Amino acid sequence: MPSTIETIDFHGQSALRLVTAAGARVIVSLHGAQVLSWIPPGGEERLYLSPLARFDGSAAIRGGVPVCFPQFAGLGPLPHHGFARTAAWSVATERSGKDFALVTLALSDSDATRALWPHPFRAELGILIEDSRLDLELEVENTGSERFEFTAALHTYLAVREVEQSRLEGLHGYDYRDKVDADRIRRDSGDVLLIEAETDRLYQDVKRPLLLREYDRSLGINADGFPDVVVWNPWVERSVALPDLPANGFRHMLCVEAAAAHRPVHLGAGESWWGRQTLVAL
Ligand SMILES: O=P(O)(O)OC[C@H]1O[C@@H](O)[C@H](O)[C@@H](O)[C@@H]1O
Repeated sequence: MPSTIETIDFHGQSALRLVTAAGARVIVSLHGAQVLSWIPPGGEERLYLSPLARFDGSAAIRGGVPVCFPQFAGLGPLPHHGFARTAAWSVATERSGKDFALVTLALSDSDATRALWPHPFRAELGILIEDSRLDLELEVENTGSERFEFTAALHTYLAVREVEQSRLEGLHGYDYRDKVDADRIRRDSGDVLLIEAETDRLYQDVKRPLLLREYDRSLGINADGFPDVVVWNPWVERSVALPDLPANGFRHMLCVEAAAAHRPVHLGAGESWWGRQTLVAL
């Protein structure tokens, strides 16, 4: 059976479903260019999508891989995490072969984006599945005549069986800004990161691939172009403040985000930048 790409309705949103001959699957919504499901061959969902996520277009969808652009979190005057995650993207390319399926979604400036951020741009998100691997590549081009700067992230919600039993390896020795401790800069000194309380950290200039281990499965996480890693889990109290996350939702998710946030990316007229996050199911 060949790999396929088809348009589907997903909770009322127009989406694409990619399926490879080996049985890997992805669903990506055109609202926000948001990957909402990734199932590698073997049949286990690896992304967390909140059962209370809102799909009416009024807000970002809680889960999957929101695209944060042109602002990460509250690092500027724009809406939290920018406007890309709530914008309508369009399909730029679709390609599939025996072993892979690839789509590219695109977003350009419009009256609505220029009202918030007065810069001409074109952003593309490439989504590629091949074997047990998912590659997400964000490219941003400055199509105007003046320099601009931005911050960005692929805000990946990983599905975990029990977050307390998960171990994230690879961050040892890196500095991070700790949002749950008044933005203090700390150095990670443990061999593994265990999630045992609210966690909201921006690790800077991470050079190593990461490994998320659970009892019976692991996930390799790599980034190119994105220098930073954000690790976020809202834990018990913060979850209550999020109407689109169930009370026990925090237990089944861990955000490990590829980010360019510590230092903004600067783009001159005609220049472009790209960053990629790769997940490998092990
Ligand atoms: O609720 P939002 O806007 O999707 O943001 C979720 C979280 O996103 C993370 O990336 C931030 O580090 C957190 O501070 C934030 O709470």
